[in-house]
Amino acid sequence: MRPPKSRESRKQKRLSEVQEIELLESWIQNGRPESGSNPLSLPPPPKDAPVGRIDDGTFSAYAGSQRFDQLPVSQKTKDGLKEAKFTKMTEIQRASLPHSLCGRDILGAAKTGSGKTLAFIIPVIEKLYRARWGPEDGVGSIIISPTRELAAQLFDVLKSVGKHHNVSAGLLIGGRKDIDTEKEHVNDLNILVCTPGRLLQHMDETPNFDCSQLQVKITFLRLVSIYIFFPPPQHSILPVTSSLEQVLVLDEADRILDVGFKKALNAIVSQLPKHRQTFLFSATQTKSVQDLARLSLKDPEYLSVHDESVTATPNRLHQTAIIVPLDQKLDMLWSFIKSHLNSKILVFLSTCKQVRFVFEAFKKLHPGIPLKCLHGRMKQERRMGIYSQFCETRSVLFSTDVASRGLDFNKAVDWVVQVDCPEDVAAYIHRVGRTARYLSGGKSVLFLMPSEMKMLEKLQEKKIPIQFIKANTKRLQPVSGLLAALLAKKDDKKEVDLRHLAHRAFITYLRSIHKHRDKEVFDVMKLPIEEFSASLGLPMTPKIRFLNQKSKGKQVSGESSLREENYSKENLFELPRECPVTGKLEEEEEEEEEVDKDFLSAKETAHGGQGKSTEIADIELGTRILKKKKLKINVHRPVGTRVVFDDEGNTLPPLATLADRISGDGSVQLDEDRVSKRYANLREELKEEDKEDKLLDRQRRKEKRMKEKMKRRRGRKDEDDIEGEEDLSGSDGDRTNKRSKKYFDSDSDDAESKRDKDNSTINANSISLKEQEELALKLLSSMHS
Ligand SMILES: Nc1ncnc2c1ncn2[C@@H]1O[C@H](COP(=O)(O)OP(=O)(O)OP(=O)(O)O)[C@@H](O)[C@H]1O
Repeated sequence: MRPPKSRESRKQKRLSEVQEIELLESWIQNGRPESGSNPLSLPPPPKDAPVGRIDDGTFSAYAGSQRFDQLPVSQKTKDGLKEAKFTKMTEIQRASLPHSLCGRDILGAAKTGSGKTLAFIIPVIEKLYRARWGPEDGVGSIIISPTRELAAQLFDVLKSVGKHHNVSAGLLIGGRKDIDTEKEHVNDLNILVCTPGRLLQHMDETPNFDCSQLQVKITFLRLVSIYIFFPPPQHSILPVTSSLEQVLVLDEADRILDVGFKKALNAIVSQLPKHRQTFLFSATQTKSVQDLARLSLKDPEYLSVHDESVTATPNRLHQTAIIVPLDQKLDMLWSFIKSHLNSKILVFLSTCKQVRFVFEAFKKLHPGIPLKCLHGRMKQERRMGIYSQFCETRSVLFSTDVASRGLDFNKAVDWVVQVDCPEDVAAYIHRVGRTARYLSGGKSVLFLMPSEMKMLEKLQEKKIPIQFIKANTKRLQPVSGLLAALLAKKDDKKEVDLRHLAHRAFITYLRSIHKHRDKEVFDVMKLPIEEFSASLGLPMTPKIRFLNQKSKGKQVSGESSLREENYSKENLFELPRECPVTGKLEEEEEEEEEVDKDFLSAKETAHGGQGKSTEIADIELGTRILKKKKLKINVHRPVGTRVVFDDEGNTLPPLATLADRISGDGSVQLDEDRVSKRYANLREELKEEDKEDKLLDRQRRKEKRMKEKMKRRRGRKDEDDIEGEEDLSGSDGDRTNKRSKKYFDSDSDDAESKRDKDNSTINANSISLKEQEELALKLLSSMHS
């Protein structure tokens, strides 16, 4: 615990802060860059030039400076930056900070991984500092992020750069249970870093939650808003300079201004003060006048630092695209993972269900590298846990677009693999932007289906240098057979129901394509549906019924694998509507599953998805194969073939169990010793089986003999009965008959032993009878004699 400071030292500290603030204000005013100028074009100050107030009473120029310590920012911020090892500014920081520090609206655009976060974090902290905002002043600034992970990341940057400042900050994101505690403390915080939903919840529910006192920063897919309000709180000890004004910063501005976030943003903005300074940042910046009007921007400085660059993506990013048919995507992904076991790989798929299925299925196949998954339907603690684990370790992370924007994974991501095509060029830029950040390099690969080739053109038009490569199909390791085997396994209640997941993955993927507006690229009618289903390991192709009004009247192309007429409701043999795993009705699940809570929902709506509208494809699990006319032999499905697996779950060639991998190219060659040993074993096994067969045969013959014997005996007895009915009725003959009946009724092993016993009894009885007869004859003869 720090010793309490004396009154004198506190006063001293306050005075020096006031002096610093005065100096900063004067410095900022003095060196304001020309409105409309780009500080990057200004010459940098000489290396050893004095910084701040110069002897002659003037100030050093900060526009054009290259280091943080040359900026008019507080010593506390400089210390924080230095300790976090930030010394030289990046281009977007050099371009925007001189303008933002002197109170102008900013529209900042710069490539992914170029340091936009600091470009708005620094002005947020500095505004609060210069306003002398303290813990007792309440909420002064709000930072909103489209995703919880991004919010957490921004919060970390804020904590590290602002660690010497006397402001309180809180992370308010959805999925946390402690909302009541948050409500109690939210008004004590100076900076809120939050997701939009949580912020709106507080605006609606928290008593006395007052944003009119905010200095707000909103981060929505890199949309950040900072408000600094005037006049400052009355209890500020020192006079506040008149240069203070409200600031709004939007990070990932293009996304936050997207239709999907419209309602949330409007609701938030309506509760914030109108007079403000506004910053918008994104790698794919909006220039829409309408958007800017919604935010009441005043002559913003448009700073697009990489406009002249020949590429829209980082220079150190090596980008490739590869044609992969839908039904081979998982084979390709599996092969990719197996051949990059020492890399950190981020894999993008379209829907939560796909992410879950691929993750759960691949996990069971043990590829030899840790696997993780991230999507909006996971519990918050797990999401954050996965995010931090992926930051730390070499692994493969399967994710939806929830991880596509803003995230800066601590240890560099080596590869970004886009298994499913991004929805547009901007989404592509943000996804690949998770690698090759700041000064590091990175690689990306995009799987494109033949029907999606138009996307390649679109990317190239937007200055994205993608190299088109051909897949080496010889090295492709098919996985669909393994998946089929996994799905065929009996359901263990404790285990994840893979078949259900595969089914949902199938449905949600097709629906995401169906709902897409860009039919040039995304056309569900061009997809090989049955092959896709088989590639997921599904034993049958789930039936699909489109309720789409538009597609009802539409002619389905002859090439298409979809035949809507085959999906009429009367023909369907419907499965129970309740999901066996979640217990939810299928409609409920379908409704929820594509809503990637704080992210994808926006995208869906943006593309015309209207929740439970009639445009949504209604897809149901079928119990028969769809296509009646042509049945194709699917080479990926192990029909009637015995599949051999090794310990890791890989399929092996038929003779692999008898052979060793000898050749360098990985081909399998026979090992004579192992083969002869194997045959010797087989011979032994056959001999054993032969012995057993013979034994069985002997037993059968014995049984048969016994049957005949009994039959004969019964015959004799019947004759005896007819001859001497009075003597023997109800005697041994009857008993023997009963016993023999019992004997022939039984066919079990137990019965067999019983049968032996009974036989011995029968024999014993028959002998004693004979003896008795002999005895009787003897007696009679002796009597006669
Ligand atoms: N001036 C700097 N000096 C050194 N490293 C920096 C500097 N600025 C930012 N970085 C580092 O660069 C990386 C990328 O920064 P940041 O996350 O701010 O990028 P971004 O432009 O916001 O990317 P995206 O568009 O993907 O969100 C981070 O690891 C950050 O710590």
